[in-house]
Amino acid sequence: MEVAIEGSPQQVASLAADAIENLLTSRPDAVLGLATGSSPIGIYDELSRRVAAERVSFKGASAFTLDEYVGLPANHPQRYRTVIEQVFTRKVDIDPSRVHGPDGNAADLEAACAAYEKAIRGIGGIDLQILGIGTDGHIAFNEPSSSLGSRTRIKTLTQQTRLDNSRFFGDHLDAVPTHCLTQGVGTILEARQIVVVATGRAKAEAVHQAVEGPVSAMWPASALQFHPRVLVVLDSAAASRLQLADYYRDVWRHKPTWQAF
Ligand SMILES: N[C@@H]1[C@@H](O)[C@H](O)[C@@H](COP(=O)(O)O)O[C@@H]1O
Repeated sequence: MEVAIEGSPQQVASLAADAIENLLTSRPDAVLGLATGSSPIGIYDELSRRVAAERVSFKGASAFTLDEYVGLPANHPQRYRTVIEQVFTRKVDIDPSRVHGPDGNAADLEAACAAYEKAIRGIGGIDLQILGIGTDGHIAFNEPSSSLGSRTRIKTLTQQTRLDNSRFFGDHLDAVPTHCLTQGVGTILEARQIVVVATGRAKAEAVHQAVEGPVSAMWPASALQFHPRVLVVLDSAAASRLQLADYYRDVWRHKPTWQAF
């Protein structure tokens, strides 16, 4: 795991955007894994600026989102399908027909999960997955106690996650769905490259557990320790609980150019 500690959320976004730009430069038809939540917004804004400046293009790229609420009507603004369109895909030059997400309104939700796994496998897997992290260490919607080998499936959201996300539903907890479809931890670990972004003190404990804690289903993000190519990009607040923060800063400062992520 590589840990980059930046001075500001803008720098976090810019460094994470660099990883995506580098990938698209070498592989214009890359398959991206997109995350919702507030953490990646800065990356998406930065990437849309780079598209406008013709520095990067998503014309040949495809994308898969991580998760979706169950049962939100098609026109609901918090449906992740809609959110990702608003915050990212409509701002860049990606072909909308190449942006995929699990169908939280399917009549047969289990079949929708299986179809999603098949679609990811069919395209040859995800080249680069962008991830945020929940305050309880969840990735996508893999809540604490999720199987570390799990695949795309139906999950029940914890009270903590519903509380955290109620800010997107006018602070009405009751409006936050109770269930979701989410890529599993095992699905996420198959991405060839993973970029995790976290900012703010509220994420500091989850980041510490993910990077330095024992691997445990109680902190699903800790399973990322098994992945050979993870970059964790943090601001100083999110890094404030890391025991080896000085070491990570040192490693990053003296990173040989051949060792580019
Ligand atoms: N399902 C999403 C996750 O993909 C996201 O990473 C996380 C953190 O969200 P935020 O970035 O808004 O803190 O929680 C949400 O519930």
